[in-house]
Amino acid sequence: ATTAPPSPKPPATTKHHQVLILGGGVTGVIAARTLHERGIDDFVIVEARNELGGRMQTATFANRTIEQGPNWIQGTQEGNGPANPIFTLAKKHGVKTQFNDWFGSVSTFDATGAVDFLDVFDQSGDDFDNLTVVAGARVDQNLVDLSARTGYGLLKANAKNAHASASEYYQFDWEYAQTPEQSSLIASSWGNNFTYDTDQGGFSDDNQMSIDQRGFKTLIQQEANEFLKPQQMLLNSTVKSISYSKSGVTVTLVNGQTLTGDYALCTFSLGVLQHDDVSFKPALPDFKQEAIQSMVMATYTKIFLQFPKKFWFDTEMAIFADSERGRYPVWQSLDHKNFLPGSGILFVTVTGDYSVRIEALPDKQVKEEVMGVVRSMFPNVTVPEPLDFFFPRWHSNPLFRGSYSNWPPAFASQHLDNLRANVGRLYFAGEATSRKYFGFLHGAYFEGLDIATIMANCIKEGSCADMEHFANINNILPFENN
Ligand SMILES: Cc1cc2nc3c(=O)[nH]c(=O)nc-3n(C[C@H](O)[C@H](O)[C@H](O)COP(=O)(O)OP(=O)(O)OC[C@H]3O[C@@H](n4cnc5c(N)ncnc54)[C@H](O)[C@@H]3O)c2cc1C
Repeated sequence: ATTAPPSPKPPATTKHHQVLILGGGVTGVIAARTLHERGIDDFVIVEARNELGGRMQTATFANRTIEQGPNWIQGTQEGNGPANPIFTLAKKHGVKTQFNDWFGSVSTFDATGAVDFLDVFDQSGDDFDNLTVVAGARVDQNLVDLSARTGYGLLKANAKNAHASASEYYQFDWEYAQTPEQSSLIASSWGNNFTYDTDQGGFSDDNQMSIDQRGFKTLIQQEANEFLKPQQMLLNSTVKSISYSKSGVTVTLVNGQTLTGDYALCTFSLGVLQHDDVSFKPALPDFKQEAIQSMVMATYTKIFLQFPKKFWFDTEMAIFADSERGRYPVWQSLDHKNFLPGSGILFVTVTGDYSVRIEALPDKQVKEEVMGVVRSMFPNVTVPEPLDFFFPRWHSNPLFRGSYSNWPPAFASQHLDNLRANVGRLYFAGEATSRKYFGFLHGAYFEGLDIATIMANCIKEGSCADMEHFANINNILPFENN
């Protein structure tokens, strides 16, 4: 018998850098800029896709550029108050945005067609505000977190019919991409206030929608163009494994190439970390794994329809109240004088478990369901078949595994510290590690800035203490231990 000679391994090329930045979304780009500003230029951004921007992704639909991912600058700036840094970047790079009147330009529908329940909708806005007050009082009194549903219950504000449920959904799930049952009362309220409430350090209560036909991503790609050199960027490069220690980090790509770094910053989404799409050697410590598996990667899905011409509502937004909560509830007209007039584009958003449900269905079935809803919203219109139909599948995408993080009731403050903490020379940052702004673009921005600053202080000044973490998180017990 003959034995085949050992097959020659592909030539292993190893490149060394001071810092490896893993992922080229907002976090990675802002981290790179921060290092550059501190005089550290021996870094490389390793990114699986063929462009920077991460979740800031466009598609061409109905001959227009539409946003598959983030679309809004949430909270802008009031007077000389603090500015959302995404707003600042949008202005700097001339990204075209438009105020989107989420609460003042809304039509309401149910299965019988157009029905005015704006009074119920307004009440749901007051209920949400009251929820944040209840949450703030709990913080002041050092009381445990609860679910947002419990908060609504304590306020006697639980929705009692389809109109109220759809209105509550619009106030809550449409933002957090999960239900009040699944969400922390305190973190949801804080998340809202730190962004939107100027009394709490927030930016403003405005939402500016990008309608720039170069794409919303232009703001981060142009920013990168200002300082990033071609050799500092490795696109089309998917990371397979990360080995880390107290002396350095080695990264192996799926093509077999290895990269070494004195330090590395992992900015992959929480979903990617949860899903073991990338392996860590040694396995991440228990405190880190518990934190990763305890925060939630939620999903938010925009479903786009193109029609020959507009036949729908003249407001910017519409709510559809189905008997099933969360079934095709939030509608937006892009064929509107403020957005993309003449485009024939209407889109509907679903979130959370409903997003996961439709991702598992063929497009055709989802389209039929959505068209059933459109026809029930407009019983007196002969609704034509859409010319085109599209929705992205964020939950199944191995580079994201969802849309953005949401803070569940069982996630403690120390879990956030643990999610954020370094392990040896490997650091972590992303929207999910932001205590104040998780889920948002500006959360990604601030984390890129803050963690890269910690790394730069370590590299430049030798101040390299481990970030705070908790080996065990105790005393949030359902049972007394006696
Ligand atoms: C549908 C949707 C709607 C949203 N709406 C808004 C909004 O309106 N306003 C708002 O402020 N925020 C919104 N967000 C959230 C916002 O997009 C995120 O907070 C932000 O983009 C996260 O940036 P990041 O750099 O932390 O992560 P990412 O953008 O996920 O960057 C991580 C990068 O790592 C890469 N990567 C992953 N795995 C690997 C691998 N194995 N090897 C190499 N590279 C890898 C990815 O390709 C990605 O480029 C939305 C997100 C989605 C998906």
